[in-house]
Amino acid sequence: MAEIDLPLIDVSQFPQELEFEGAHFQNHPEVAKLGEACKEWGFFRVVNHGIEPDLLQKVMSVSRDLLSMPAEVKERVQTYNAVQTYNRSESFYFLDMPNPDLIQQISRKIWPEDGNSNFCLFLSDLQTKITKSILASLGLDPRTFYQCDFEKCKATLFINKYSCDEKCRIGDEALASHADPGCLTILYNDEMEGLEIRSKQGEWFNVRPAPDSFIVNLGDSMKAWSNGRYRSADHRVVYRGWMNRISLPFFITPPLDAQIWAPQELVDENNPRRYKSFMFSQFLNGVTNTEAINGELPNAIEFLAGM
Ligand SMILES: O=C(O)CCC(=O)C(=O)O
Ligand SMILES: [Fe+2]
Repeated sequence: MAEIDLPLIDVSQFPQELEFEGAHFQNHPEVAKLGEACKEWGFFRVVNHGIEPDLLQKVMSVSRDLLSMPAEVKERVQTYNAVQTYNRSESFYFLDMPNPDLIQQISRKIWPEDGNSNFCLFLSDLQTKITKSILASLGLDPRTFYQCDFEKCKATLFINKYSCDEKCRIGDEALASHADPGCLTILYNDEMEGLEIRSKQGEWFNVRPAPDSFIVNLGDSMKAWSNGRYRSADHRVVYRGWMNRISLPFFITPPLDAQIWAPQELVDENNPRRYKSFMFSQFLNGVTNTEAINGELPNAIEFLAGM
């Protein structure tokens, strides 16, 4: 299996004014690098993100604690009862995560002695920075377009645990190939290998783990919003000989009633409009109603465009 070091994006290099001023940052070296990564891979790794390694370790240990708690405690902290999709072993879902009251409420239920860690608030700020930089890389005014189409996005933190017993074989899929439906996913995981992503040419690459960094990938909504300029790459998790693997994706998704429609600025003679306008909930229904074919979910956006 070919290995890949994802393109590295140094968040501390993004121009600070980018968050506040108009659209003149497309040629800034780090912004341009980000645009290239979104176009080629739809995946990149962020470093110098400002979240302390100690906090990351704490979040990981707290997640392990949560996973080992009795079922009744787990039920109490669940904020959202999603259907178990794919074949991951166990997942927790915390919806509306940048909400400070909710963070406190959940953390008090699980760790009454030990305050909350602000992890989701940090992730939420990081998300804003990355999304605005993506908008800048498309040559758009980050402030205006963020306010218009991204500010109302929802965030959901998942805690995923993949387990493997003696029946597992190396190379088995622990999470089937899929593209994320939302805008952006910020993923933190332990150092177990297993995440694979599909290149433009259709070849699978094993993503080499790197401590203290986050993997970011664009979802189908961002692909559609960018009028197909940026990728939403298929990815999957395969067993690589571990007993357990823990990952924490922070999903940024449009509100269910959001209408996804690429801005006119991204449509021209060379880039004709590729997708019809659609409501995010309608798109999600398309995804969930779609039967897996040969163990793979069809690229949901292409499916929708054909409707
Ligand atoms: O566990 C991982 O590394 C990836 C998780 C993922 O792709 C997902 O939950 O959508
Ligand atoms: Fe995913």
